[in-house]
Amino acid sequence: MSATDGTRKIEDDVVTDFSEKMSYGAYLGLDTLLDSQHPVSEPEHHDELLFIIQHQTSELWLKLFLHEIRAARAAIAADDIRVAFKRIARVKHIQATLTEQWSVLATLTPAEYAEFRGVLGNSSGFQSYQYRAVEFVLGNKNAGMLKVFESDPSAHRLLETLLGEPTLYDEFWRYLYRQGYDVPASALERDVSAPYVRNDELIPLVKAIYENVEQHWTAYEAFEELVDLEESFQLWRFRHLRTVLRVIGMKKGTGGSSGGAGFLQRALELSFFPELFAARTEIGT
Ligand code: HEM
Ligand SMILES: N[C@@H](CC(=O)c1ccccc1NC=O)C(=O)O
Repeated sequence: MSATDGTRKIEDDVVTDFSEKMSYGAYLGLDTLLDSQHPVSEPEHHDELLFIIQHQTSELWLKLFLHEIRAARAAIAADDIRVAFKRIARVKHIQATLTEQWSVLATLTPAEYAEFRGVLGNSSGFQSYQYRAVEFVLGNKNAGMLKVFESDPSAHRLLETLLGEPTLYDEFWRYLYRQGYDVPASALERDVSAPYVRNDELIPLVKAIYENVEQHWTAYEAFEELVDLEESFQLWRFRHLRTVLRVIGMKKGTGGSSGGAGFLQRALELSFFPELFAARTEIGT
């Protein structure tokens, strides 16, 4: 009962026999999950476990990110904007977690990483299909990325499907159109499998909404949710770039790209929702 002996009493009702009942570990599949870390360095490098777990936890969060962002897109398509807002709220917290998580990996010194980097061969985060899937749903479509997944049919199928589907942003413009907004046909009829390019015809509409929020609270809120999403995504990209620079400097990536020297730097120039930012230049003018 008391904590004076340094223990907490295990109450009589606490269930302890799991021979016939579903336990914590069984429900969560911990036997598989915790048996999925296989360092390849020999002798095993102390820090390879960190490297593996950092990526595995990122992939788990990416799985939820994709689940939620696809659900948000479906909600917008069904005119359920409030449900979409709720889904996006969760996504933003996932993004914050993913971004903060870089601090753990940043404790890896350049020399430690160099000691086992060789065993990674040509594997690279560039080959993360879940990351690519999230990018596709958010609008950074790039058919060329599918080539990397030719030897992984289910990943390839998923990306092919997402490539051909409207993005979150495409669905958003369609929603605004259904709500009676004057959305130009060019935004409603674009080839959804093509990379998104800024459509200047949208800017007057975005500007009008931002300048008259009192009449357009829902549209305004949706814009701001998207701006938050993009900003959070850029923070993740930025911290990836900074971690890469900190750990491997300007070395070429194991995936074959120029790495932090150019390839990852250029990712920061990509925008999912360019008109939402471009309109800001025009506001008040
Ligand atoms: C020491 C740690 C890391 C280093 C040195 C590193 C380095 C790199 C490099 C150089 C690239 C460019 C592709 C290439 O040529 O390989 C890349 C891409 C990528 N990495 Fe990492 N990375 C690290 C950790 C991570 C982690 C923890 C994740 C989490 C999933 C991750 C996800 C990605 C993704 C998704 C890409 C593709 C980015 C894009 O297409 O814009 N990386 N990484
Ligand atoms: N591209 C990294 C290697 C790397 O980080 C990596 C290797 C295997 C699995 C995931 C990785 N993470 C991100 O790219 C490098 O060039 O060192």
